[in-house]
Amino acid sequence: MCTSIRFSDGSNNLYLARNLDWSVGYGERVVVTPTGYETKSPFGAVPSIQHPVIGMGIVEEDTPLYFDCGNDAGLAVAGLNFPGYAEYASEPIDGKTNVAAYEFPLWVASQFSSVDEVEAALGDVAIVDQPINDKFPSSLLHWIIGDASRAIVVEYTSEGMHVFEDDVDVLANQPGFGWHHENLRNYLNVGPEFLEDVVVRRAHLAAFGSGSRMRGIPGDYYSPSRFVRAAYVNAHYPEKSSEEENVSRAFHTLQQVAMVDGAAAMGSGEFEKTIYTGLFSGRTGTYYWNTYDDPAIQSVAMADHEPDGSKLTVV
Ligand SMILES: C[C@H](CCC(=O)NCCS(=O)(=O)O)[C@H]1CC[C@H]2[C@@H]3[C@H](O)C[C@@H]4C[C@H](O)CC[C@]4(C)[C@H]3C[C@H](O)[C@]12C
Repeated sequence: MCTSIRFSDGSNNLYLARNLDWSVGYGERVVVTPTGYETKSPFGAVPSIQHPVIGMGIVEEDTPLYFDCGNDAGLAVAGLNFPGYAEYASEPIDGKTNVAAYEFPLWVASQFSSVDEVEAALGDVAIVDQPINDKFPSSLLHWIIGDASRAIVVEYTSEGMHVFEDDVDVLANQPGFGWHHENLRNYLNVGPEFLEDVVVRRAHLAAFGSGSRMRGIPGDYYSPSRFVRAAYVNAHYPEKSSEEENVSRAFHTLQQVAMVDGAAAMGSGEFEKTIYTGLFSGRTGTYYWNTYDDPAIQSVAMADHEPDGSKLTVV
């Protein structure tokens, strides 16, 4: 499973972070796509790179396949599994901007500078089931797209394109965003306050300590539970000003929904774990990440890898 969050530092800078939960990695690395890179977009949705992009992904057929990424304008996107709901157009649709499912994150981050711009463009978009090659069939995903001021969620189903205002700045997996948002109404009782003593007949009962009003927040790894837990922590985290504090915020928040080996099996019988946690900082154009086996946070700044060059950089 995966979970993603968005927040800002209060000075108009975006932070968008995600956990990638799966049983194995795909050999993913940090990839920089510079403005001079010649694109190979199957239906021409990405004719050229307007904004340099940095994020986590793989390169196949000299094409960056991003799992999550951001750009120099402070716009970022992450793809999370959505099987059972996602259904792409089987062929390109006449008159639409046809975006192959695998290039959706690149389309967002290389063509636009704000969520408002992406949202306006989405009205004419068809997401097409056009795999990059036979080795990698299209993944069934939905996406969170964020900038310094807001986030949206994009779901493409048998009924076509749905764009949701993500006013809680969180995404997890199935079911759809609308369901998760409604489900938050089950948790209006929870909060960070310290509970006053309660009198029960002649007994004065005091809380054991802090956290008593958090009881009821689900602690398991199920997608609806991760959504609620991430929404709670992201909503109550105090606004922070420095880059270091915000990097710490992202990793601490996503640690709350990280998956540990052996605890939750997928349909295949393999256990899911948090393969990596990744963060895009719009403030510095830096991608931060750590992995299941190496919790030390590493980082790569887009500016250090020729954002106006012509070749993909794989770090
Ligand atoms: C498996 C990843 C999603 C993790 C997740 O959400 N798991 C949920 C588990 S569950 O169902 O809810 O149980 C997704 C996210 C991004 C995906 C990758 C990106 O879309 C980029 C390419 C796209 C190609 O079409 C397929 C390979 C691929 C390299 C994808 C492999 C895989 O589907 C990834 C890595």
